[in-house]
Amino acid sequence: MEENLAQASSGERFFCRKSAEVGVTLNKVQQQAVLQTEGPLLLLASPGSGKTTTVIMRIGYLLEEKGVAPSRIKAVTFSRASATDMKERFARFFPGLPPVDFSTIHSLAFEVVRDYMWRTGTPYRIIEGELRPDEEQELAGQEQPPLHKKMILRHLFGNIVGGTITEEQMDDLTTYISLIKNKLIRQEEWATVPCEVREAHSILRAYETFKRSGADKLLLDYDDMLTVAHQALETEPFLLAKYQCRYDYVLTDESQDTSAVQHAIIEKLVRKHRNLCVVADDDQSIYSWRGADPSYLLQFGNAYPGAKTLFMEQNYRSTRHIVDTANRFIKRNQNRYDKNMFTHNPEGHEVTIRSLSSYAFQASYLVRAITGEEELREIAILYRNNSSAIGLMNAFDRAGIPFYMKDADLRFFSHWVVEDVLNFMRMSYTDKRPDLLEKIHMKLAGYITKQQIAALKMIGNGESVFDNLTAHVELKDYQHKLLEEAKTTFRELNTMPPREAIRTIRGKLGYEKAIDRMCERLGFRKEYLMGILNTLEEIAEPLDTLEDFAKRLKHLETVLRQSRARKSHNAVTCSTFHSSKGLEFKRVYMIDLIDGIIPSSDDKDKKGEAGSAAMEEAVRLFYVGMTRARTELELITYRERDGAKVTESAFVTGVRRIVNPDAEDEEGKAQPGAVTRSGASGGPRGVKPGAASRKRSLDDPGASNRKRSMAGSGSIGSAVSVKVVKPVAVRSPDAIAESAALRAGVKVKHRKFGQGEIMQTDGDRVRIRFDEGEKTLSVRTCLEMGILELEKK
Ligand SMILES: Nc1ncnc2c1ncn2[C@@H]1O[C@H](COP(=O)(O)OP(=O)(O)OP(=O)(O)O)[C@@H](O)[C@H]1O
Repeated sequence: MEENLAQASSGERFFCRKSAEVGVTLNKVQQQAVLQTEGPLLLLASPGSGKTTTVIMRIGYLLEEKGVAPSRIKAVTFSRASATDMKERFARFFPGLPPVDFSTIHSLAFEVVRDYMWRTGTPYRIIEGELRPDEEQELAGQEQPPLHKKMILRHLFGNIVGGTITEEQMDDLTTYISLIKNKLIRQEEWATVPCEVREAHSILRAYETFKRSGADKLLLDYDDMLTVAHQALETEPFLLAKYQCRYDYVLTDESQDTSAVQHAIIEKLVRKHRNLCVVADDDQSIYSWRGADPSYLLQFGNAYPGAKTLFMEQNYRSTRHIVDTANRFIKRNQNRYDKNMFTHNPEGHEVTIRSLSSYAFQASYLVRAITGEEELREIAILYRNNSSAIGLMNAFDRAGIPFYMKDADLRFFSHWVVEDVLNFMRMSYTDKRPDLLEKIHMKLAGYITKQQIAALKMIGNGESVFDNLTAHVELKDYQHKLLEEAKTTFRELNTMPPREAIRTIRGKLGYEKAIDRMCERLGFRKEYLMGILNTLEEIAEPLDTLEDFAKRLKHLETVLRQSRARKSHNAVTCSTFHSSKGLEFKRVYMIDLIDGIIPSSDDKDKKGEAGSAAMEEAVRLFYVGMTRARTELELITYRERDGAKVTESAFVTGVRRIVNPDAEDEEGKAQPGAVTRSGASGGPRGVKPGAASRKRSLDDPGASNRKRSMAGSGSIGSAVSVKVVKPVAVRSPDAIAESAALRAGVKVKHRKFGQGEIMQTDGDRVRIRFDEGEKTLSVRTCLEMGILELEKK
């Protein structure tokens, strides 16, 4: 009792002092979390609920009020970046105090491993680290695999499956291995864990053997750090005692993404004193595909009987509309702690749902929505897959909008599909190079075998490869006609605009059929490969020549590389949902919200328990995206992509139903270009908006998402009211709407490029001379977006 009182008063003093010093007054639950220093504590923190603030205050309290030495406290962070972030924040809050030990679980595990290896006299070597693509290429040619994880796996794949492992297969394989290690799955069960790579379990078995016996030292990868540390703490009582005695207070952050082996290490570490604070949000667990185990949190009391659980539900980040909508959205999941995120922040803008008629308008819509904004660092565009980034950056680069690509994936530009397309194009300049044909011979209509290529290479008369094949190499009957046609098509290809050229490669030259065959034979994901081809077409669309296309690809690669360095610049952030965790922006656009992307086709293909777990994780991922926005959140979907109909994401439909539960049936049909906005508590209760005013057809995807008049407002249920608005189109009444008006000699005004004169129109392309030079634009886009006006005389 006395101790409690003393603690309360020391707590009060501490909170008052810190409130004056750093200007943050902790709320009641946050204060409890700070004061509850002894015994196990599960701190369930909603997004933006100030968990980092609380964690830092808790550590400060232990040091300043309880007199704990900094070296007795261990804070385990999710990544090195969050360790740095915490250190910095801690230094700001407690400038006079020495730092405590903030580091990742891997770094803790590595310490244990080092210790263990030293004690047992085992020489070892770490086999991870970034390899440049050229380094990888170079090393790949060697007979013995260099002692690097990827190179060893590449080598084993070649031996066991045959052929060369692709980048995606390497990703799949390393994820599979991580999952197995992190979940501590026994070898007998490896074959039951699904992996897209054939014989993954056999490769893993060979990999484990190689690491133990393939070199003069024991080889360890990052996953091994965890399993070996876990094993060492299990079998070496001396080591266990040493680490158990090292810390009196342990704290783990982002614990929803902690895996079974990581939990097991922490359990061992705190077994004696049980002073463990686990900070987590089960609703933000998005890494179960690589071994994170959110179910552990749901059974926290089993691992730590008597543990206390606190819910930090007050969101300080976002406006009420966003918080209420996200809070209701996440409740569609079953396996979770039932939390109720709330905020005292102002109501703010409603959540916007924008349904475009086609994917083709998405990037240009974003460009228009962002052009003219000054605080670009306050804007984020979030997507499920990295593949969304390339088309986007193409559009931003053209529009001159600076962007920062978080975790930019440069591999697009060296992907074999991109290389193939460029090789097809190179063949159109000369058909006299057998070495070029050799690169694509099996991907061409007329399928030229390896033997035929070998025979061709023997000829060396410098003539057309097609002529030489027909005249000097033994061919199947059907090949003669196909190769003759290919020869003509390659010649025509050279003068085609690049988009048409890509379509010809895909169709007439047989590349898509070849991809089909490879997908069947090698288990590649067709959707993904077609996506690359579609992106290439998108890049090629406004370009005139194949040379322009090759240059543009090089340029974009450079731009992407440079964009990684723009982190602290005033630039729009483009990020996957995964990488956006922990970040916040004033305005957030979530894009490509269609069925098959989020939830992904993979999520949907899973059946039974695995299926519902995948679906719940997809919901959490969407929730992570939504909760990054401080004041403006816009969800973007569309109804057509690359000529095929697509369906909006069920999650968008879910949000729409939250926004407007009244109009479910109508909403299910998703009106073209419709804009729906959600509201939050605070509107007049019990007033239902008229169905007619709830949504509006908006086939002008450029309509401003912020300048809108309210057409109806009301409140449904107890938590969320609805405001649905009429969009005010910003399309100019003078905008050219008919293609007939686009004739050579006509003077026009472009929104961005200013005055210009039409030089030529050709199908969908219109070439215009502006002050800053000639541009070739898409007629369709100009008309649909209302970008061009007739210049007034
Ligand atoms: N009690 C409080 N009063 C006022 N502002 C607060 C309080 N607690 C936290 N904040 C503010 O809320 C914002 C979010 O806090 P913080 O970054 O600590 O959240 P978080 O929970 O770590 O976020 P997330 O996990 O979603 O990334 C910060 O600007 C912080 O200063």
